Amino acid sequence: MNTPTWAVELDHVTKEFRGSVAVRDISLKIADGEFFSLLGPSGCGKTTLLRMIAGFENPSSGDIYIEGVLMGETPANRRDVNTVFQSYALFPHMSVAENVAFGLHMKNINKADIATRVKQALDMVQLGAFGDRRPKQLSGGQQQRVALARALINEPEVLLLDEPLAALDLKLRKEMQLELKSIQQRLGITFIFVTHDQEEALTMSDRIAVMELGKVLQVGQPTEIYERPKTRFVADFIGECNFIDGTVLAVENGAVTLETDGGVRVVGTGMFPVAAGDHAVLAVRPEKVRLVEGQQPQGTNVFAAIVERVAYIGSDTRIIVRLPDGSPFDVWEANTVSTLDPNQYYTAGDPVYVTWATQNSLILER
Ligand SMILES: Nc1ncnc2c1ncn2[C@@H]1O[C@H](COP(=O)(O)OP(=O)(O)OP(=O)(O)O)[C@@H](O)[C@H]1O
Repeated sequence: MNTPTWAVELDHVTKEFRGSVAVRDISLKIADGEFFSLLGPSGCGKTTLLRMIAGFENPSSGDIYIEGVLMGETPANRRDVNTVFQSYALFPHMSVAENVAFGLHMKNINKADIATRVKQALDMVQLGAFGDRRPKQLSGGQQQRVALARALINEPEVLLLDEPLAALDLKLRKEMQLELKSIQQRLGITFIFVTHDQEEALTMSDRIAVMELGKVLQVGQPTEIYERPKTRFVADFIGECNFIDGTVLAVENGAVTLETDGGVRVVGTGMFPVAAGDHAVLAVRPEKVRLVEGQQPQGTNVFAAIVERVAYIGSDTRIIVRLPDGSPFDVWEANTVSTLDPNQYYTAGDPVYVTWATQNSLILER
């Protein structure tokens, strides 16, 4: 039987810098052709992990395999990976084509082959007509594409990208997200992409590893990470979330009833194993909550509340209400009907009911 080969495999990898642990016992398997993101707040160890895969740092303990081969202390230039950084690091005195060709000149490849490959790489990033320009004659997005072409021309098995879009403005970043994804799909190269932008990770990735304090908290497809976060940190870091703390009263057919300190009862889906008496938290996303005016709706998870603030943001309206215990609660309503009538929206002081379906809320470890 063949053992499957992973593009990159991390086996209990730890990195310490003078006594402080930057990466803590991480094991991960990244498949060939996968778009895999490392997502987490600043300082959680994403870049350190990427630098160890690239060979710029060695693990303090644990092993890294690339295409099934143990890397040990193999230097960066002997690994079948290339890295694209946030700062494009282009040579300003060279033309775009010379920048892209640079790595091939170092490998003593003949001039005709280099010219062909440079053209292919620039066409791939839609800069075929820009080969003679200097980097400073290009926009930020175009410069980042040159950096990408320069990495892709080496035809690496694995491309490591460290916040490559962070310096671009929002609109350009969104365009580049789609473009990067389509290049990755076309070439079938494994991408390992570092970002602290959760929307970026959700948009582009096949799978995401969410990190905190040097550890991987959860690995999964974007839908799993968003819809079935395993911890409060993951739920909070990915998107917006309302949390209600309480003590477990009952667990029945996967539905968990929590009681808050104020005696209010809420019911959620129990992904996380809990028993009566445990402390836990109910998590519900703002877009999964409904506001009802007038008569009190029937059923579980219904609370009287007062509208505090209303923000119209075009695609939806974001409403903050106060629950009877004084805690704020976020509700997002999609603006599915086109209207200029301000009366369609809530105003501060309106009495409302907040409600959500049990299956749309999760019980998590507190
Ligand atoms: N060369 C180094 N020497 C000492 N400490 C380091 C070194 N490199 C990183 N660290 C520390 O390791 C931890 C993880 O840093 P790392 O750069 O990997 O985080 P990150 O998640 O990539 O953050 P950011 O998003 O801000 O780049 C941080 O506490 C950082 O200060």
